[in-house]
Amino acid sequence: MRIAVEDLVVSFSGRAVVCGVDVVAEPGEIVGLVGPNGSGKTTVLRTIYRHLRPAAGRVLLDGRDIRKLNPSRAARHVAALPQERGTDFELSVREVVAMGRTPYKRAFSGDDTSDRDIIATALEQVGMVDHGGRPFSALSGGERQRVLLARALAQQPDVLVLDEPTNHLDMRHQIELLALLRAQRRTTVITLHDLNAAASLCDRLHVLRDGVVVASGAPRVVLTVDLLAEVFGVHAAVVEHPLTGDPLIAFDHNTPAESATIS
Ligand SMILES: Nc1ncnc2c1ncn2[C@@H]1O[C@H](COP(=O)(O)OP(=O)(O)OP(=O)(O)O)[C@@H](O)[C@H]1O
Repeated sequence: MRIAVEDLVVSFSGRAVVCGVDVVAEPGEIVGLVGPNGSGKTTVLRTIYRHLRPAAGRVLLDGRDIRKLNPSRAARHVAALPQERGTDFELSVREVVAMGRTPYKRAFSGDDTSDRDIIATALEQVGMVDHGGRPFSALSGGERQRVLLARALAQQPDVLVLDEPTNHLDMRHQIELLALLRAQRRTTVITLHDLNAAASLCDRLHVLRDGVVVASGAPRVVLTVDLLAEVFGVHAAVVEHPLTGDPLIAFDHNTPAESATIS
């Protein structure tokens, strides 16, 4: 499915924090939102998964305004991994993942064989298949993250909305998560602070600053030395990754951008 955010404005207490943002993810495309803290990335994602109501503009799912779909229909199409990840579920890992099947059920109906297979596959995909019986609240931050991703996958959505899914994950699990998302080839809108991960994963990036998209396009077009200095305030070189050929940002951890000479 195609998701289109059109001329989106979101305000809190009369202050617009997202101002006229357009984002399109074509079917199967992975689109990244990147930008400094507070630039509006999470706010755009929350509007896509209907947690926030836009002050203006709209979100279209295959041309239909997402706010006009009923909640369970919307949840069959769009699954989210939000940034605030509940830790207080008094549920087992398997029960948390089973919540992903809720949009497909009538009230009080249990899991059938197909649900159980889907839940097992989702746990397998995130490497948590041996942890199904553990209490969710007893997991580490990274393990919780993977279980909540499994819940989103169990929802079998057409569109995945992922807010910083690599947070808390060790390097191996970050790489596995990126590989899993690539293999899914679902329409995906994702925020990532790790610009190298974004460059490797995303087909297209939108760079936000102060609630406005200031650059859009393929990672190798967007992630320039000048943009990194101007928008992110960092001094860096952009080279070709020796193994993958992706753009690789080599950050200068010693020199803030404003005191560096940008060539
Ligand atoms: N519920 C809210 N009430 C008031 N202001 C909010 C609320 N949520 C977000 N904001 C403000 O909106 C702006 C954008 O926040 P948002 O979380 O979308 O940024 P972000 O780009 O995702 O940031 P980060 O990289 O830190 O996660 C910030 O100034 C933030 O303080």
